Amino acid sequence: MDNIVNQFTKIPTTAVSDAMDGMNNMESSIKPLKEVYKIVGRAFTVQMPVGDNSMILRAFNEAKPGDVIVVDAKGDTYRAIAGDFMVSIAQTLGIQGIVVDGVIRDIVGIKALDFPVFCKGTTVAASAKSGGGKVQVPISCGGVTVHPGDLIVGDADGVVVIPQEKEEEILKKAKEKLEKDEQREQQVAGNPEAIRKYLNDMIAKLSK
Ligand SMILES: O=C([O-])CC(=O)C(=O)O
Ligand SMILES: [Mg+2]
Repeated sequence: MDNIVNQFTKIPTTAVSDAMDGMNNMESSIKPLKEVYKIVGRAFTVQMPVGDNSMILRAFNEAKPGDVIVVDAKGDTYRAIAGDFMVSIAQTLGIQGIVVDGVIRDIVGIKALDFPVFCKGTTVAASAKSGGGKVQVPISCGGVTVHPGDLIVGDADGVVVIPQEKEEEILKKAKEKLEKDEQREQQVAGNPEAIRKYLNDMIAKLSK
C-alpha cells in the first residue's frame, strides 16, 4: 500500500474534512452499506450514461488492486449500477470499494460479501450493457469534482475527496487537528469545572 494511503487509514473523515476547511465532501445521501466500512484509496473514475453500466466492467478490468471505483451515475436512483455479481468480480480483483452517486441492487448479497459500497440506496432495476461512457476522466460525484488518482476517504460519516496535489498538506493538517481534538477531550473529560472553563473561554472569544 502506498505510504500516504496507509497513513490516511488511521484518520477519520471528519478530521480530513476539518483539514480541508469543510470542502470536498460528497453529499450526505451517499452512505456506506455498513457503518463499519472504511476506505482509503486512489480514485479510478467512471462516467456512465444514465442506465448503462458497461463502462464499469472496463473500470474493473483496468483498475489496480487497492483502487476505489468512483462512478458518476448522474444521481440516477432508478437503475442499479451494479449488483452482487459485479461486486463479487470487483472484490476478487482486489478493488477496495465503490463510491457512486446512484444505487445498487442485490443488497443482501452485497452485504454478505462485506465489500464496501458507498451509494444512495437500492433499487430492483438493472442497467443496460450497450456501451458508452468513459474511464479515468475528471467526473462529478456527489457534488464534488474527482480526478483520477485523487485520494478517496470514506467511513460512516461520509466520503471526502482529497486532490492529489494537496494530500501531503492535508495529511499534516488532519494529524494536527486530531491531536488538538484529543487534547481538548482530555482537558474536560468528566470534569464539570474544566467544562465551565472551556465554555467560558470560548464564549469570551466570541464576544470580542
Ligand atoms: O449485472 C448487473 O448489471 C447487475 C446485477 O444484478 C449484478 O451485478 O448482480
Ligand atoms: Mg444480480
